[in-house]
Amino acid sequence: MFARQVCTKGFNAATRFNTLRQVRRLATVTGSAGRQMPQSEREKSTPVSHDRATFTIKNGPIFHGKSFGARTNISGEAVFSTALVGYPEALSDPSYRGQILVFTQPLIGNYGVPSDARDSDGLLKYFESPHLQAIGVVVADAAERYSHWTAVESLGSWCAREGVPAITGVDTRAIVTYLREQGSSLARITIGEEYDADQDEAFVDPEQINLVEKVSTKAPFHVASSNGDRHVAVIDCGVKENILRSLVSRGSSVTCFPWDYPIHKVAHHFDGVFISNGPGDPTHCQKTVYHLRKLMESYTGPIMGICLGHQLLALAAGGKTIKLKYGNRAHNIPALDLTTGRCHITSQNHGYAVDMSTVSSTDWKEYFVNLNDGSNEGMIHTSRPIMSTQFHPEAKGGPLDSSFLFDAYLDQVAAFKAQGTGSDGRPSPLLVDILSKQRVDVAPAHVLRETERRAEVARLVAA
Ligand SMILES: NC(=O)CC[C@H](N)C(=O)O
Repeated sequence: MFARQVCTKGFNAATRFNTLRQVRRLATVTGSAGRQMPQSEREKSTPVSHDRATFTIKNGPIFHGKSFGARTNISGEAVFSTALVGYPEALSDPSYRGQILVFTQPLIGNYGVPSDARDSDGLLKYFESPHLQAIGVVVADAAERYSHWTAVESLGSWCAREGVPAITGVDTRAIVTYLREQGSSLARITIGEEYDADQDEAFVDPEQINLVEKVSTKAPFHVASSNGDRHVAVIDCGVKENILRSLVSRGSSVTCFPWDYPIHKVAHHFDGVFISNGPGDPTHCQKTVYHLRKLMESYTGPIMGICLGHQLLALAAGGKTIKLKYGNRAHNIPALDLTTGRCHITSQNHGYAVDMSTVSSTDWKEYFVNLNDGSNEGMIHTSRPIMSTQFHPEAKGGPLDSSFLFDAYLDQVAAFKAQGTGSDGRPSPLLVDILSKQRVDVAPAHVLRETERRAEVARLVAA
């Protein structure tokens, strides 16, 4: 069970850090559709391109290097990760949709890319989703040769197969210095001919797009647990396989619902509700926020959220989110547990954060706080089994310091079920049989871009 009182004696970290160092501005959504991808861009699987390549930051510096992925031009938000390991997991994490990922670790690709093997529960063993989700990859020194017992191909061949451009031979220290000083920026990767500065208008801004609806399952799917009889409903905003694995391996079957499913209408069939991670600005998910508000009014079972799930719970609780200057993407970020005074090293990938001062302090307490920049890392309800974290307890590759949160959540799920208030046993065999076992109709990023491009061409032709 979670401690109900926040113990502040001995640490006043929250007050010490009450001015968030990274904060740039309140997250707002202006406009709706965002800019269309320019038609000149080619979005499809290609052979690995070794052409010259250019990485251009909007209103910023231009970096010349060499392509090692798809022969495709893209644009999006450039963000950086300081993680040393886990590039297959990071690049397949749906939360990176719309983003160009710059690695500060200079040598990337040296252990290749693993297969899409699934474990005994049907979950991907080595990836966070079936496809490469980041829209572009930037590294200092891409390893052409790789070696690992799980590897089946090189990073370059995976990128090319998935239609994702990748650039190597650029000074990632200079890029990251720029992004830290200016904040996450729009950027583009151009393969082949020199980037045309006149196209300055042609930067896609993922902040303007509801990316969650692109990565969320289109119909419910079910993953059965072989070692337990609990049953949790997951709101899939782009759920990572390791979140599902963390629930299923601890004895809870999961039924995942689309992001906009009215979860409050079905929650009484479940022993708990879980809200997943996901890409983009949380304020695009007003439907989820509305359903969560209704859920918290009517459902007394345990609720847990991670990352985007945390932000959506905070919005449903009446709070606000802010955009951080450059976000937190790493596997070694210290988060202080305000209930115990213990510091946990956590894995993170987010550009937005909850402004805890906007969340009702009678109902909610700050649970964790970031010891680097003072940003909020979680919240816990003062009287009900509801809690959420900004960091990722399911982290892969590591660290697993905070995996105890899944144990705590599933203890609450078991307690709720034992009271007879949760579901009445294992999911019905009929349900298990008729539902898909994997996410439904979630197209890879490059296929969606191609579909959108064709629709735009058709629209222009018809006009
Ligand atoms: N990993 C996530 O769920 C990210 C949440 C949100 N898209 C953010 O960037 O803050």
